[in-house]
Order: sequence, then C-alpha cells, then structure tokens
Amino acid sequence: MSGSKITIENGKLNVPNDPVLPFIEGDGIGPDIWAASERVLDAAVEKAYGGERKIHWKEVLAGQKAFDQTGEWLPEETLEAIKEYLVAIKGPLTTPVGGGIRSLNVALRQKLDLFACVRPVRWFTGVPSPVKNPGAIDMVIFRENTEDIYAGIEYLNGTPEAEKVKKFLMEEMGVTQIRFPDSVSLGIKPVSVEGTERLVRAAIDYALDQKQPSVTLVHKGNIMKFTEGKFKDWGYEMAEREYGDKVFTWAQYDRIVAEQGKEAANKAQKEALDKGALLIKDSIADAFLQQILTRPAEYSVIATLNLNGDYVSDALAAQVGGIGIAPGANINYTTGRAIFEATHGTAPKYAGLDKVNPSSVILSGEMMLRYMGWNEAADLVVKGVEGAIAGKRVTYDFERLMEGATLLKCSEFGTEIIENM
Ligand SMILES: NC(=O)C1=CN([C@@H]2O[C@H](COP(=O)(O)OP(=O)(O)OC[C@H]3O[C@@H](n4cnc5c(N)ncnc54)[C@H](OP(=O)(O)O)[C@@H]3O)[C@@H](O)[C@H]2O)C=CC1
Ligand SMILES: O=C(O)CCC(=O)C(=O)O
Ligand SMILES: [Mg+2]
Repeated sequence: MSGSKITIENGKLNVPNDPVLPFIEGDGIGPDIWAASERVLDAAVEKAYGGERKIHWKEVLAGQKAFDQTGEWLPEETLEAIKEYLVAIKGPLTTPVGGGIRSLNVALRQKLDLFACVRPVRWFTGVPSPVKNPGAIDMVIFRENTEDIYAGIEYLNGTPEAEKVKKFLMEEMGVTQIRFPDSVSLGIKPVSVEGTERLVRAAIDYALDQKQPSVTLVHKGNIMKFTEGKFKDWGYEMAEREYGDKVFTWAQYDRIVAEQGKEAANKAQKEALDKGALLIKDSIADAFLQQILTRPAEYSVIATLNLNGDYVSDALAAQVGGIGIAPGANINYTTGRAIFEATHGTAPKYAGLDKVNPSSVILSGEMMLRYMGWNEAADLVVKGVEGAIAGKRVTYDFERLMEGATLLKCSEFGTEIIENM
C-alpha cells in the first residue's frame, strides 16, 4: 500500500504529505456517515493543497464487520495498525446493554491508553437549539477516558465472584451498608492520582495554549469522596505545583479565606486574573448540569471523570443542536496516538437509510486535520459545514426544527458541505 507513516519525535508529530490513516467504518449508521465523511475530508485536503497532500485511507476492522469477517470483535491487527500509524478515525460501534460484549469503544481507549476524550462544543449559526442563547456555549470537555466505572470491574449478582467480593467487603472490611446483600451486583470505581493528573494537565495545557479563561473540575466529590472528591483535590494540587503563577485555584482562594477572610481572597483572585492567570475552579456535577443551561458563558474548559464526561457531552451537544454535530477525539498526548470519533452512537433505527447527519464524524475529521497541523484543510471543512447550514440545506435532525429548510440525505449533505468549501 502506498503512503507514509506519521511519526512522533520529542513529543512532536511528523506528518508526511501522504499519511496512511486507519479508519473504522463503524456499526449502524457508521457506513453511511463514513462514506460522506471520507468524501468531505478528501475534498478539503485536495482543495487546500491542490494535490500536494493526500490522505491514504486504510480500513481496519472492529465491531460487527470485524466479527463477520474474522470471528473477532476487535482484532489484534486493528490495534497494531493504530499503534503503527498513530492517528486514526472511527465511526460508532454498538455495545449491547446488560450483557454481551463489553464496549469496543471503551476497549480501544483503554488498550491504546488514549487517556483524554476531548469533545469541543460550539454552536454553528443557524442550527436549531432548545436554548435561548446557544451562542453562549463554547466549551471543550476533557473527559478522563481510562478509569472510573468504565474500567468494567463489576460482578453480577448470584455469581461466585460477586459472592466472594461481597464476603470480603462484609466480613473483612466491616461493610454494613449494602442494602440488599442477597441480590446485589457490585461495581468498582478506580480513580488514581496519575490518571487524574494527566487528564487535568491536558486540560490546563489546552486552556493556556488557547488563552481560555478557566478550567472547571466537574465531580461528585461530596458523595464519592475518595474518587471524585480526590479528582478535585489532586487536580488543584497538581495545578498549583506544576503551573505556579500561571494559574489561580479555588483551593488557593479557600485557604486565603480561612487565613485572611473573604475580602483578601477576592482581592488575590482579582489580582491573579488581571495578570492573566488561568482560573482553576470546580463544580459539583449535578449543579454543573443546571448551570450549563442557565449560565453557560461562565464555563470554558471542563475537566471531568469518565461517567460525568459521558453525560455532560450529550447534554451540551443537545444545547447546541444535538448529537448530530458533536465531534470528539481520544488522545494520548505522550505517545501521540489518537482516534477521532463522534460523540453519538450507532443510532440503529437509522442504519442504512442514508438519513442521519454526518457532521459529528466530519467535524471529528476536522479536529484530526488540526491535530496533524493541516489547518487550511480543517478551515475548509468548517467553512463547508457553516455554508450548508446557512443555506438551510440540511439532514432530518435540523430540517425538522428549521423553518424553510430543504431536507437532504446524509450523502447529499456531504456533497453540500463540499460545494460550500
Ligand atoms: N463512541 C461510540 O461508538 C458510541 C457508541 N454508542 C453505542 O451506540 C448504540 C446506540 O446508542 P443510543 O443510546 O441509541 O445513542 P445514539 O447516539 O446512537 O442515538 C440516540 C439518538 O441520537 C440522535 N442521533 C444519533 N446520531 C445522530 C446523527 N448522526 N444525526 C442525527 N441524529 C443522531 C438520534 O435521535 P432522534 O431519534 O431524535 O432522531 C438517535 O435516535 C449503543 O450500542 C451505544 O452503546 C453510543 C455512544 C457512543
Ligand atoms: O461505548 C459505548 O457504546 C458508549 C460510549 C459513549 O457513550 C461515549 O463514549 O460517549
Ligand atoms: Mg456517550
């Protein structure tokens, strides 16, 4: 196969003009969306670089297609290809509820240690939204991607494993709070110092680089003190230790209040922010979910744990027009490995109908192009999406809420984006 490998040296990606990029088509709506996305991304690169640069797509298998062809849901070959070529993009993969295989999406993130799930949320002019002022929403979610209850350490009630864990907890650890011990299933929530620090560090680095005003640590630390509560504490401690005057944290604020009172704390915070410090604050997850509706302008970069990040991603996506336009990336900033993917899933009821909005994967591709340093092509993707929306020629999800819009199929919307580049 022709094309060259993206490599990484001293933390910097070397991207050739003919990079090989593995892609996973995905289950459900994946094939429809991928077909449109590949066309759009190729067109943007062609238009930006006039043939000097070209992506060499390499299909790798996962999900139903992989199982049908190889008998495996996530073949080793797929993982090896992503390790070798560093940067990949994928459609969604189905995960059955309650039983069956564990999430292949989560497995890819864990096996490749893609610790940051980065999901930008912004409004495109003209997109129908359920909120009054969607333009006030401009956030980037950094979701921890390898720990928390997504680690998949859980034991089904009635199994010998669940009995053993329960016995350990009740007899050796003195646990008395299990309400119905005869029928209980159990899950474990690992959250570590290293896992927290590398995620919060990535969020702070991004915020400083992009000159954002704040990073908010979103947690449920009042209830889960040693996991979510420590995520907050470890995040603040790392920020102060590693970033010094470049940040001002609410932990610092609280210490000044305790020692010198509120007025002194307000003054210190104002002075630090006036000098350009990044504010590191925190919010309890339930309150945060109402504040992103009522006061979204107060939040910019969000750092949070895996489950909170999953919920927050879909909630914020809905506020700017839905999950059809919510992109994302799974990144390890040390190894350089990254898989770009939409926030949404496989929407099985729409599979094969050439109907859904391909923007989430297309905009994930836009993030990928920027990650590669191909900003001119990335800008064209954004221009194409903006133009298609401004022309009100859109897929069903926007059309049903937009007055005077023309309904396009998924593939037609891809073409519309290309025509607007
Ligand atoms: N990273 C991944 O691969 C992910 C995989 N999944 C998996 O996907 C499967 C289905 O999950 P489900 O909970 O139904 O969530 P989905 O995100 O797949 O779909 C929920 C709803 O979101 C809307 N939607 C989703 N994608 C689009 C799109 N491209 N354009 C327009 N609207 C869209 C549709 O709304 P409406 O009905 O209003 O038209 C759809 O019914 C599950 O197995 C789940 O585990 C879920 C999330 C991420
Ligand atoms: O892996 C899955 O099936 C769901 C994942 C998910 O919802 C997400 O990453 O946002
Ligand atoms: Mg999700």
